[in-house]
Amino acid sequence: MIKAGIIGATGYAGAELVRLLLGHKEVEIKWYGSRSYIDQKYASVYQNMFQLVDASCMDDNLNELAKQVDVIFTATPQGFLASVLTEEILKQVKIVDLSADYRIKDAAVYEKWYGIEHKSPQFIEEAVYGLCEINREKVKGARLVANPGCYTTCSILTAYPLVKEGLIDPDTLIVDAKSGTSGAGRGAKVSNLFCEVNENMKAYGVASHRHTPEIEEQLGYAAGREIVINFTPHLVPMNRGILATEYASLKRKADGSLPSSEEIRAVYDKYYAEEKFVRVLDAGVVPETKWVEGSNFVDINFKIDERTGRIIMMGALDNLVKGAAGQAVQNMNLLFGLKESEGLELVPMFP
Ligand SMILES: NC(=O)C1=CN([C@@H]2O[C@H](COP(=O)(O)OP(=O)(O)OC[C@H]3O[C@@H](n4cnc5c(N)ncnc54)[C@H](OP(=O)(O)O)[C@@H]3O)[C@@H](O)[C@H]2O)C=CC1
Ligand SMILES: CC(=O)N[C@@H](CCC(=O)OP(=O)(O)O)C(=O)O
Repeated sequence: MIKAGIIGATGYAGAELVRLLLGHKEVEIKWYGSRSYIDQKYASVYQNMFQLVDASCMDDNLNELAKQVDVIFTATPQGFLASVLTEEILKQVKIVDLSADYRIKDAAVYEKWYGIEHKSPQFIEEAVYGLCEINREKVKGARLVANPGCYTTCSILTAYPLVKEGLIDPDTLIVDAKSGTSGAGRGAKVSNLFCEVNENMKAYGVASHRHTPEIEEQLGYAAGREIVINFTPHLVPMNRGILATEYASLKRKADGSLPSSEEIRAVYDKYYAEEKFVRVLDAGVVPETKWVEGSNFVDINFKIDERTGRIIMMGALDNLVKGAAGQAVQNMNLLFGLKESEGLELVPMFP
C-alpha cells in the first residue's frame, strides 16, 4: 500500500482528496494535515466522513510527515510549500502540490502575479507541470509535481490541440471562464457569502487574474513561442464546476477557406481519442458542468463561426476533481506506476 499524507486536508481540495483516496485500493491515508483543527476528529470537520475516517487532524509539519509516508499532497494556499520545501524532504518522499508554487517556470513572473516572494525557486526547474494528458511521461519520473488548477486545466486542454497544430492564431485567444464557489475554498470571505453569490454572477480579476500567465506559458509551449491572451474568470452560484468558452481566429488555408468542422474534429481526436478523461462530444452537443460533476472528465466541443472566421471552443470540468484532487490522484498513479485511472473511474452524478 502507498502511504499518503495530505497537508490542507481540511480545505475543499483536501477534502476531495480524502474522498477519492478512500476509494483508491492502493492507498492508505496516514496524515490529515490542518492548521485550525489539530487534534479534532477529521469526521467532525467533515461529517460526510462519519464512521469512514476515525483519525484526528494532525499539524502541517512536512519534515515529520516526509519520514512517514511515500507521497505528500499539499492542498494549501499559495506560498506554503515553497516556504517549507527542502532537498531533504524531496529525497524521502514524492510531492504533488495543488497550489501554484511550482507551476510557473519564471520565479519573477510568479512573484509579480501572486504578489509574494518565492521562497524556494531552486526547485522550480525540476518540478513537472502535472497536466497528465500532455506531460504524462515527464510526470512518471518526477519527485515534485505541480498540479494544475481548475481554470487552467480546463482552459489549456480545451485549446491545446488547435494551438499545437497551428490551426488558430493563439494571440487572438480569449478565455471566458466561469467557476462554482467551491473554487474559492472554504475560508470565510464576505464575497463568498450566500447573499453575495446566490442569484448573482460577476467577473473578477479582469485583465489581472493570476492564471493568465500560467495559461500563456503552457499554450506558449504548444505554440512554440510566447503568446498573450485574455482570460476573464466569473463567479457563478453553483457549488462545483468550471465552464470555459474560448474564442480564437482560425488560420485560413492558402485558398482563403477556413478548416472544416471535420478537419478540426480530426485534430481533437488525434490528441484525445485515446484519453480516458477527455471526452470530445458529438457534433452539436455543448459541454455542461452537470454532465461532469463528481467525475474526472473534461468535456470538450467546438463550433466554427463562418461569419467571423473564429472558432468557439468549450470545455467543462469539476473544479474539485479534474481541476484539483482527481488530477492529483492521476498524477500520483503515474508517479507510482499504477493504472492511471485507479480510483478515478467515477461516474458523473446527476441531477
Ligand atoms: N478549490 C478548488 O477548486 C481548487 C483549489 N486549488 C488549490 O488548492 C489549494 C487549496 O485550495 P482550497 O482547498 O480551495 O482552499 P481552502 O481554503 O478550502 O483550504 C486550505 C487548506 O490549507 C490549510 N491552510 C490554510 N492556511 C494555511 C497555512 N498558512 N499553512 C498551512 N496550511 C494552511 C487550511 O487549514 P485549516 O482548514 O485548518 O484552516 C485548509 O486545510 C490552493 O492552493 C488552491 O489554489 C486548485 C484547484 C482547484
Ligand atoms: C472561484 C475562485 O475564486 N477560484 C479561484 C481559483 C481556485 C484555483 O483553482 O486556484 P488554482 O488553480 O490557482 O490552484 C480563484 O479565482 O482564485
